[in-house]
Amino acid sequence: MTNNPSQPTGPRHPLLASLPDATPLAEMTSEKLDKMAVEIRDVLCNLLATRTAHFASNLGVVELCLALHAEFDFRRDRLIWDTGHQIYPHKLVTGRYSQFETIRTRGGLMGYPNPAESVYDLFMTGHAGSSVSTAVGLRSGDILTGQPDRRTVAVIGDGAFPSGIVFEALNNAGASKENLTVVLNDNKMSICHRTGAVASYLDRLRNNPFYTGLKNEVVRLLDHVPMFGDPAERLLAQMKEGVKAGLHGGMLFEELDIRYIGPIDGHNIALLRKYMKLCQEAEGPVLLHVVTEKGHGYKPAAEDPVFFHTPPAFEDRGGTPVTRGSEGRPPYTTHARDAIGEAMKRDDRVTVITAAMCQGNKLEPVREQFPERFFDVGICESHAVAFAAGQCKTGMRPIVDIYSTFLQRSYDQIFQEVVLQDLPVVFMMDRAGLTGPDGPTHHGVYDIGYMRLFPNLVLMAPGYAAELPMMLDACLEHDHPTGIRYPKASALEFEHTPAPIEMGKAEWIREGEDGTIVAYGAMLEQALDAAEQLEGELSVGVVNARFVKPIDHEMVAKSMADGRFVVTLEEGTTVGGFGSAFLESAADQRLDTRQIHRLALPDVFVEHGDRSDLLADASLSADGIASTCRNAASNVSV
Ligand SMILES: Cc1ncc(C[n+]2csc(CCOP(=O)(O)OP(=O)(O)O)c2C)c(N)n1
Ligand SMILES: CC(=O)[C@@H](O)[C@H](O)COP(=O)(O)O
Ligand SMILES: [Mg+2]
Repeated sequence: MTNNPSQPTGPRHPLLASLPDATPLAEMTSEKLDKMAVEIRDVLCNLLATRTAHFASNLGVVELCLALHAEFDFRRDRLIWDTGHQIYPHKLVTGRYSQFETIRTRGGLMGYPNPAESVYDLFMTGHAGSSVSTAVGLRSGDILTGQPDRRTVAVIGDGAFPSGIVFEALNNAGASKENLTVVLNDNKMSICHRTGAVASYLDRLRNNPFYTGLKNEVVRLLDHVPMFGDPAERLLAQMKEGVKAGLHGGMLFEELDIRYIGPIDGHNIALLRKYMKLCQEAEGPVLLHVVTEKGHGYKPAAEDPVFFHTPPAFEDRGGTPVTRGSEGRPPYTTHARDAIGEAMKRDDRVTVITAAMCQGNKLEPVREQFPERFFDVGICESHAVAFAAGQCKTGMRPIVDIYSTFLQRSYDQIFQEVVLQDLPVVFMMDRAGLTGPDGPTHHGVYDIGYMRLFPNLVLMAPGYAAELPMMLDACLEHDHPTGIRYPKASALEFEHTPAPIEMGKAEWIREGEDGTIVAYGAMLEQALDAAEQLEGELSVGVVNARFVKPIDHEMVAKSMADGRFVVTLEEGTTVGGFGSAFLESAADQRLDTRQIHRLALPDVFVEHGDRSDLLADASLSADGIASTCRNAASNVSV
């Protein structure tokens, strides 16, 4: 299989092209579905020649997806793909083949399930772990509304499976005794290698004789062990029951009244179909353990599923993937990672905690260098934060390195375990801003609002690369909770001597007579460009706000002095964000808030697309800022 974007996709995929939706799959033989699997993988490889997208996870679920759609009718039955990053084969067989080349581009298909696209997609998701809960809820609702014939399936990966919410859902499902199929897609991988005790448990299940084919042999041997007799025989009998239960595997689930089936080969469509039927016949909740290979069908991806989770666009040259070199300034993530590494080198109280995002946060070198102070707790953000609080209480200085959008999962732990205790946990909020093609599930645009509510917490954002390590050092010296936000973007590097970080103090970059642009975080780059663009027309100052909590009240007053207009900038929602904090400060100081113009993301869910296009839509480009300044200047002078 190669990926050559110049070839038209249509004629190459006759089976996919002929599908109006998934209904014809029910009538197809497993051999025909095997042929469709080849087409699907070809489409996936073609896509990756053009853009970054989720790849290895999708390659791994092709057969599972086809078997599910062949045995269920998900126009009525309910299907939830946990997280949703492995939704591509599902999109291809549910009437979206002809639009597929638009995926993850502006106005095109989303890279995640989207109910606006298809009746086959029930929830717009992108965060891991909720599928079993929503499935239990769907089942309950279908019964309450008199539709018990609608069957419900949740497909969840082994990476997402250890999330606390999954066990909350299983707790509920086992007690409810309602019919439900949970397919555990076990490919031994999260984005990185999976971690934790559940991972080890799944490893043991894979070694189960049922899967290795030895089961019948062992059961036959056990049947020759006597059940009754003297105490020694009784002990033996107890062991026999234990061993037999172990043979079935899945005792963890069986004890919760959830029938465990598997593990079975997740790349064998005929076998999968057989087990899907079995699940449909079962009474009560069933967990079907399916073993797949992440990256299946494209050797380089199967060999390196971490890189191929979301690889950059690549061209396949005779089985060798060749990516285009990405040159340019390093992203904030790299600076953050380096700063974390330096801090850990200097101070052995410093630890770093990730909730399964080691690769995204580029933490691999830190993991190698400080294995005993690096903690990947799995996709368990609320645990990550409470765990950090616990470490902190002992005198350690944990850094929670986390995507802004995923931090939302731990809101109550931020409140109760960290800020209420006034513990000096450092939150490094990566992807704080627009995440581009991932879209609304992943844009980290709420953290300013949801974090600045809390007392004790100091919140900051670097405007340029050199500032990030300075900020981290300041956080680690501060004996209270702190947070630093930065976007998925290359960090500004410019000729400038940074002012020392002083808690709650902004940095003035340039003075201006007519107005002031006050940028919170990475928007400083656009602010400087806009001010330069306006030179000769308007004299505009630029402030690097640095802090939203506490906001620099003196800076607020100074930026508005003598009737200057102010334009505030932030890569976050307009509701409750930096501009709001600025307005509050100005109002509290009885300043004329009519001078203030806020540029922020609108109060809608921003779609997926290129970050710079999406920013421009909100006037958060140099052009947009400059024209806002012109309008502001004309208002001020009226
Ligand atoms: C709450 C949350 N945290 C982190 C992520 C980032 N993330 C996306 S996919 C993934 C790995 C999921 O592993 P698994 O469920 O096994 O699926 P696989 O990629 O192996 O198919 C992670 C950590 C997320 N989407 N949601
Ligand atoms: C599905 C998911 O949540 C991740 O795979 C995410 O898309 C990664 O985002 P980055 O590519 O920004 O690391
Ligand atoms: Mg997995």
